[in-house]
Amino acid sequence: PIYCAKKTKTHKDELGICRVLLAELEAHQDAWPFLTPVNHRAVPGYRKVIKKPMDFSTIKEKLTSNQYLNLETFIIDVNLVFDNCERFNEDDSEIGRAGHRMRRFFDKRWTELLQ
Ligand SMILES: Cn1cc(C(=O)NCCN2CCCC2)ccc1=O
Repeated sequence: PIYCAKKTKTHKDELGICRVLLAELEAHQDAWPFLTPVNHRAVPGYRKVIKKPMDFSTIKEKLTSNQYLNLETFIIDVNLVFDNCERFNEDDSEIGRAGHRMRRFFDKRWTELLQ
């Protein structure tokens, strides 16, 4: 098109995209390590090493209680899940590999949804 205005997204539009993205993350077969908060009693060292724990159920609670200002603050929390995973797990481990696959899936999906 000759004239291509950037379509701004309202707060409502962005939150709708967050809901879609979170549902797809939760449904992914590699989501199992990230669905609920890491049990720091069962995982030695986790509480000491990971200063800002985050998981998909916590993100869902924040989303439904309107704690995300926009898509960006939501993406920051999702990336925190994957950054925590990389910090605590070997790349060559079940959970480490799941984290890399989930991050790759997320990056692809939110860029697709924003095009
Ligand atoms: C993200 N992450 C997760 C764990 C973990 O053990 N999650 C529980 C996985 N189980 C699945 C069925 C019951 C619980 C450990 C380290 C870590 O960085």
